[in-house]
Amino acid sequence: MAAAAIATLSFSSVPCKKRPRHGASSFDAQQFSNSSSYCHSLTLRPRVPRSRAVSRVVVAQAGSGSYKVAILGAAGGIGQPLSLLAKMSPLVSALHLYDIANVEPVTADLSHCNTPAQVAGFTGKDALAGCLSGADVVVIPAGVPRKPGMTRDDLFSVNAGIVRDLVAAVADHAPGALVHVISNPVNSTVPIAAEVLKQKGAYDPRRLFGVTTLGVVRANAFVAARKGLPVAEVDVPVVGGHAAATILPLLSKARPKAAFTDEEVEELTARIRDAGTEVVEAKAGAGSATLSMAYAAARFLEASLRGLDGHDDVYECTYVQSQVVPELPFFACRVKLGRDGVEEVLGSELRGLTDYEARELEDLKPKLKASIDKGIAYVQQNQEAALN
Ligand SMILES: NC(=O)c1ccc[n+]([C@@H]2O[C@H](COP(=O)([O-])OP(=O)(O)OC[C@H]3O[C@@H](n4cnc5c(N)ncnc54)[C@H](O)[C@@H]3O)[C@@H](O)[C@H]2O)c1
Ligand SMILES: O=C(O)C[C@H](O)C(=O)O
Repeated sequence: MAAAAIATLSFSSVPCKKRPRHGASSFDAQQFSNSSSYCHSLTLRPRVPRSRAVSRVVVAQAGSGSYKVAILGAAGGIGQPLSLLAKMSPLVSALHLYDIANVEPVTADLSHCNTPAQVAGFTGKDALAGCLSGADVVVIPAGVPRKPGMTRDDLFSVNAGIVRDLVAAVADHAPGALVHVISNPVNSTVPIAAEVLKQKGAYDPRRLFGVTTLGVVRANAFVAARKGLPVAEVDVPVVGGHAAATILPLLSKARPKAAFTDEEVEELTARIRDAGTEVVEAKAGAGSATLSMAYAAARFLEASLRGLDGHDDVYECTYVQSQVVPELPFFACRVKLGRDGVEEVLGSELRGLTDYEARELEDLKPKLKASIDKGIAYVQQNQEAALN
């Protein structure tokens, strides 16, 4: 295998020798597991084992590590910091930034960072083909964010059409790409994306993801703080969907194993579910989570790229087509990521739930189902309207 310069971003501060079994899959610099130092959050320099610090060259564990990533909505609140984090990834060789406005200055600015990814900017519908052509992963944070008092579903009327049109372009110009949908309401925009891809004959359920990583990131942070645990060692699966009560952290499955009182479970669950609203209210009309979301999206991007690159240890919670809950065609749970996207949907964490978790799971089913159906109906009805 050819030697490759590897600058590894760390999105956790897992002590390299002590990663959780199914832990944060991507940014914990595991090829440097002989390092005794802690992997600090999001290092800005190449992470190298001390013994190799002079040459800064290590042998890659898998693959060639060279992928093209397109970000649609790249000039927005999430898009900009996400683009920066993607520019820092050693697995990204080309970074295509698309937005309907303001993409030029972002591209000029980012292209001055001395990391390998080549940055190019694209704006206007006619530029989408060039932006998407050959993309391995397309990340979509395009769309409007919430203001105080709104639910995520209130964004449907604007964002449904944005996601539909962008995914149609992905089907035309990057049909084999992994598609990461960030735009809310994720519970509905992912089914919208699936329907559009189906209509275009480009649907592969292994390649379509709703990005729910922010729920996991928050759950890990809040549980670590509450229990006094090293944050990078904490791994809480968050299942269901990405809105209010459809967000279900499985605290009984958290690692390391921790004891929670009933009150703690209820408080933590409520905090994790309401965390998006907490940020929306703090921003007081100026949008929703952007920095933590960019961090979460970059973690999920890096996980996907490591999967594409042939690493065999990549697990993340994400909202995908699945049968783990038979009445819900889309459900967020832990999946194994590989060379073709989802390699396996792991439903095992839904077994042996506490009474509280089992009740909450039952409670979320009709809510999530309604959001899924709304997304599917949107595409089907618009298709019928277009034919009539
Ligand atoms: N999945 C999650 O966990 C999560 C977390 C936070 C925010 N979000 C969602 O992400 C979306 C974006 O949030 P934000 O804070 O970045 O908003 P923002 O308004 O700051 O940025 C959105 C960007 O999308 C662009 N855009 C709009 N229509 C477009 C189109 N047709 N093609 C390309 N670009 C287009 C805008 O020009 C803007 O630059 C919102 O829907 C928000 O609710 C999701
Ligand atoms: O809360 C929002 O509207 C944005 C996002 O879904 C979040 O969880 O922060």
